[in-house]
Amino acid sequence: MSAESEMFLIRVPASTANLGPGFDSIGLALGLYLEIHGSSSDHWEVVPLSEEMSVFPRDDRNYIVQIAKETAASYGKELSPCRLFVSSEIPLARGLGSSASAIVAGIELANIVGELHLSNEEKNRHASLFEGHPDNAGASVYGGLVVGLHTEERTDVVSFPIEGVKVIAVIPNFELLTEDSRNVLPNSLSYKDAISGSAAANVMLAGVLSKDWKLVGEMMQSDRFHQPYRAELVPHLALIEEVVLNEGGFGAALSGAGPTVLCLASQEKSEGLLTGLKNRFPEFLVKELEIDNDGSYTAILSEQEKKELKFLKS
Ligand SMILES: Nc1ncnc2c1ncn2[C@@H]1O[C@H](COP(=O)(O)OP(=O)(O)OP(=O)(O)O)[C@@H](O)[C@H]1O
Ligand SMILES: N[C@@H](CCO)C(=O)O
Repeated sequence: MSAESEMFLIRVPASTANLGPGFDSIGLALGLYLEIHGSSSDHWEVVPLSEEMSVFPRDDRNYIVQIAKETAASYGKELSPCRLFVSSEIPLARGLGSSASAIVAGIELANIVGELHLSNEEKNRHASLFEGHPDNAGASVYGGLVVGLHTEERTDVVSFPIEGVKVIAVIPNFELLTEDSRNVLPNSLSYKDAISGSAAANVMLAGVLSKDWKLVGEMMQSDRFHQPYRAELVPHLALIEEVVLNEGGFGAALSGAGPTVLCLASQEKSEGLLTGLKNRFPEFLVKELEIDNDGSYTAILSEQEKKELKFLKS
């Protein structure tokens, strides 16, 4: 990034991880966004533009800046300070990939300010190393549905655009930190459960590729890797599965580490399912979400686009 007065926009989608048996491997990007409007400054400053962002540090201790600095440093670069206006529609600690979106935003920040020219593969490798798994990170980078394997040595991800299915999220009014939700998982699994869970993930993916959403929904509810162990942390999951079944939806699964539950339905059944879930869980936020097939996005704004930014006028 060259000119002093230039302003850039970074936009990163939310994500839902696992879809049941795709634990730590499958993710889907969703139409809720973390946005950063940034420009050069004489010091690091993070200006929250949304309530959720006001809880985080407003200087270079902010996680996004930390990720950016660490990413740039891995290429031997030091980033010039920026003023960052940050807004996010992604609820925190709800299993919709808020931390992954912050990580990907930090990598995009390093990329544009440090002029790193990173490929999506390189962005996803860094993001997966920070996250520890490629599901949320890969979905936020690539968009669509991603299937990945992340090890110390390499990160492999394949992404597919997804059309023709409706997504409804049931977002509880309480937080569940990924760390707490991972702490209840077993250190090992029986051979039988591992084979069954792996096969369920394979059939689910085959269902996605053949657009057999009824099969996808059935496999979403055939997880062996994490949902059985997390059940007591998210007692609403079994109840939501019942409503989905009764309303003719395809299926439901814990969104990432929870507590959000992700439901899939056809166009025809989505309205009825939305109403049924809202009536059954009046204390939760129940909303239809778009699927994001584009992934993270960075652009330099034109002077006209800058002029239209209301927060710069206030
Ligand atoms: N938009 C953000 N800006 C700055 N830091 C963030 C942001 N989102 C997440 N973080 C950092 O990541 C940490 C974990 O994020 P969060 O509270 O969302 O929990 P989580 O378990 O990762 O939730 P999720 O299921 O949404 O990933 C936060 O404590 C904060 O340090
Ligand atoms: N696959 C991770 C996703 C965390 O967002 C988990 O379920 O813990």
